[in-house]
Amino acid sequence: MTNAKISARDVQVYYGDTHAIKDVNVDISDRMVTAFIGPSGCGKSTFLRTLNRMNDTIANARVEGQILLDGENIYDPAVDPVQLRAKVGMVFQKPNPFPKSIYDNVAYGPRIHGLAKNKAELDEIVEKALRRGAIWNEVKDRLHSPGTGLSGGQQQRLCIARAVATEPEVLLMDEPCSALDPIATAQVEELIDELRATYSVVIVTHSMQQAARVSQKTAFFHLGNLVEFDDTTKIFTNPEDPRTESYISGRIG
Ligand SMILES: Nc1ncnc2c1ncn2[C@@H]1O[C@H](COP(=O)(O)OP(=O)(O)OP(=O)(O)O)[C@@H](O)[C@H]1O
Repeated sequence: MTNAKISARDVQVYYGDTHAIKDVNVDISDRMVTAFIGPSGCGKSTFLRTLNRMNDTIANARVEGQILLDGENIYDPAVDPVQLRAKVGMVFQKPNPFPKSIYDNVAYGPRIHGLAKNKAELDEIVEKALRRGAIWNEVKDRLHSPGTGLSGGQQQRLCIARAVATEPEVLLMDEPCSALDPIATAQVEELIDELRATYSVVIVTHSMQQAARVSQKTAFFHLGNLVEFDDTTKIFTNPEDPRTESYISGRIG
């Protein structure tokens, strides 16, 4: 497939003796939202974490195969995982702002990666990221208040702003709305739709409605296998595999 931002080639993940991801091959497009769906424990989060080497931080996890980002294998020993994660950012299930000010949460990545020459440039980066996170108007008058003092939905948008502040190319989101109420969920979903103009976005979700609303491509996982990957409309209206059909019609999962 052309236009792949990320290509997974023969990817396996093991936790000790548990074979959690089995021989996954997939091409993830640029400037599109790709949803990972499937029953609990099927390996969605595990596979998502292979895309920016977050499994490196899990003691007994072992990844085999290749993940190519613009054609370069991110598991090459020459790749620095910290630099990689600036390019492939991540937003987690539970909003996790640092115990710092709103400003310092967003400035953290740009500071460690030396993206600003001076305070004025850093201010500009922080404002741009907060605008992209669709939270600027709510926080512009209290940038030096703690990030942890925001509401759950605001904290999650702050975390998205923090993730985009390093100008990533890919944004990974692991159930980003599961701790949010319906209004905050709608705001984050709207934001995801805007972000795809700039980034390749990959979202793990338990909600099929959410996958249908926000994604253009959907991957259905089952027992560690990538069963089916196709246009979201096709997956939800006319899937090829009976396991996908069972899941979307609520018979498994
Ligand atoms: N740190 C770990 N150590 C050992 N096994 C793990 C670890 N993390 C996940 N697993 C196992 O790997 C498999 C896939 O888990 P994973 O969390 O990726 O699934 P998931 O589809 O994201 O599930 P959920 O929807 O419930 O979050 C499961 O069998 C799980 O028990």
